Amino acid sequence: MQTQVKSTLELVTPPTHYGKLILEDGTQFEGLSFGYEGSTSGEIVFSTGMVGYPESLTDASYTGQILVLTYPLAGNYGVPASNQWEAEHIQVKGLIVSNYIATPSHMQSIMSLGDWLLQEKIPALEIKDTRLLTQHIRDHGAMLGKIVFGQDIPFYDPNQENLIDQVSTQQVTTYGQGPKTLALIDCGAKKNIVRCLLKRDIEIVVVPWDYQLFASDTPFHFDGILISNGPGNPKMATDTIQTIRTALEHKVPTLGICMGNHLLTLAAGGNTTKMKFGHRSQNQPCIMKDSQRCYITTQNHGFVVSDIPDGFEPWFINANDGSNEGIIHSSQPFMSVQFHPEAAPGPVDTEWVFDYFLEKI
Ligand SMILES: NC(=O)CC[C@H](N)C(=O)O
Repeated sequence: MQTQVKSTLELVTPPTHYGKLILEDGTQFEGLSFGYEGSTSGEIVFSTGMVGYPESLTDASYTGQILVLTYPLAGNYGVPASNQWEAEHIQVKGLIVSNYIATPSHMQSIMSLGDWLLQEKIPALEIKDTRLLTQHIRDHGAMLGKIVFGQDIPFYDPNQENLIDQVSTQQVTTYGQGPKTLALIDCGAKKNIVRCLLKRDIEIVVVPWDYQLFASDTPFHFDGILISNGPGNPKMATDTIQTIRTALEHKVPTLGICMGNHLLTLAAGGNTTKMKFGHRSQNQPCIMKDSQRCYITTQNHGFVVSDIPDGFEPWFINANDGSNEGIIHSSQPFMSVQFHPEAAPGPVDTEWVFDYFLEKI
């Protein structure tokens, strides 16, 4: 245990509060709390990214999940102001790290990671052996987990619920201006999607996941559709799938990002399945079809396209495991990517996907 030296040279031992991380298969880890001391449960997932905990914690695609960071230091650069977050609040249900750094140093930091977690009532444990935990999830596959302080609580499986309905906006909001209008279906959209679009001379109308874009009284015209990222099982978003089906019939240019990749696939007659343990990091290599180009991408997904719909072909393939990383129609302007062209966190190498799509509108 660390001790702090007061100016009087009196040695003070900080208070210690331990919690337990308990996995569905009975595996347990004990850890020192550095967030809110309340029990929580969800699906346990790991990210091998080296940076970007403020962006990841506020990514709505993590809704219902307890996030394990494999990079061994967390908290050392603090927390920036909310205009750099991907949602208004932390979205993960809990956080597990190896070493929590309570003394942040960064010019943009406004508070420590621990204070932020406390403020937002998110439990967090420092378990030290995140390597063993991650190897366990990789070997045994995705599983449920819970962080417990004192009294035990039941496991909770977020993939049985329509999480998109919980995180999508409830209203229609317009951003930016330009000669064309893009309807952005918000399934839990990271804020950096709108920030990227605002740089590109286009009007953006953000709508809820179940908005009837093709109703006879839709009060605005749109030239293209972007389907955002989002949490949980894509098959729960039946209303969005129906809207995309209509968009394809009307030949409206459509781009999907992550969850949007799954929903475009399902709307077009393909299929998605759950991966053994998903891709979450900022260094996933994706090879573009008909090229030797390999892009280093940001990812956060547990489901994957397992059947490419008719008329589409694979656009990108993951160079690590050969899984699909996007689809593109062979003659129509319909396309989607499994990775995040908006990055946040991570490399901006694939931001060109927005330009490529907007040229088709
Ligand atoms: N980032 C996302 O859009 C994630 C999509 C989906 N919830 C998955 O885990 O695969």
